[in-house]
Amino acid sequence: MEYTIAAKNLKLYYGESLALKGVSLNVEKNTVVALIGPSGCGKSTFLKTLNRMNDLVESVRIEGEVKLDGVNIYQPNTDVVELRKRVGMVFQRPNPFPMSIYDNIAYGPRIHGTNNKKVLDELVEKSLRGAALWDEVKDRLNASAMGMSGGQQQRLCIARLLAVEPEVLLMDEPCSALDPISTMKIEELVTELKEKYTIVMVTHNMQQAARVSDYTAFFLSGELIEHDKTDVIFTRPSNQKTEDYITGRFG
Ligand SMILES: Nc1ncnc2c1ncn2[C@@H]1O[C@H](COP(=O)(O)OP(=O)(O)OP(=O)(O)O)[C@@H](O)[C@H]1O
Repeated sequence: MEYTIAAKNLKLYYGESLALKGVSLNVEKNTVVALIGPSGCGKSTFLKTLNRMNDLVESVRIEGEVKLDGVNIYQPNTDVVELRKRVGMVFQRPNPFPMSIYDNIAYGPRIHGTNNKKVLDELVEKSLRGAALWDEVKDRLNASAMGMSGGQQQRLCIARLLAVEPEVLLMDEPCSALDPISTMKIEELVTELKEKYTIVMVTHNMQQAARVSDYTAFFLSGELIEHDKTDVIFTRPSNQKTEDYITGRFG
């Protein structure tokens, strides 16, 4: 089977410090994988290796490989802009651009060369529908995105990714700044989005991992300790460390 993402023996150094100690993880197409583990174990670092966001950090050195649809994204001729279009990312705090709702969504397509108004209008609607936001904002597309609620802003950030037609969505604790209702909406959205996209999500919330993910990967001190179907991880993990973590014995 060819996986959408296949990380193999991935090591990442921040200067002298080894933050990922040879992580191998395969992700199937149209699944949601949750990355769990205590603070500082390397979840965000690993997530960011999947679209080379760590390239932006000075002192980072990476060994091993990450294949996207069978092609190593760390090979020298990789077009990183194109990669980040295929593998989009949302962050803990929603970060809409200080412009209108419409322009937030149209921004990416415009950069990638789409300027036709009709095409953009369609893309904006499709992306907002895809992020379950259209009905809430369709009458105020020209209003500033900064006036939206936090939960709406996070869905706008997801819509912004969808507008450039990605394959993979990376989410770094996307609900950590949101109230329970907005969190539930994002969780429902994630479940809908996996029909079309492959999703890797960092979460500190184990109930959330259990609710939305198909697979769960447990990280500890830069190592991937265990990766399995989510119900297996939460009911009968094979590794004692996983069991200790999910039962709250540490972390
Ligand atoms: N830019 C950086 N420069 C140096 N060290 C870093 C940098 N970013 C992360 N680290 C270190 O790498 C290790 C892994 O951090 P990372 O943020 O990936 O963990 P995490 O599991 O996502 O944590 P959290 O759940 O708290 O977000 C930590 O020891 C952290 O201090």
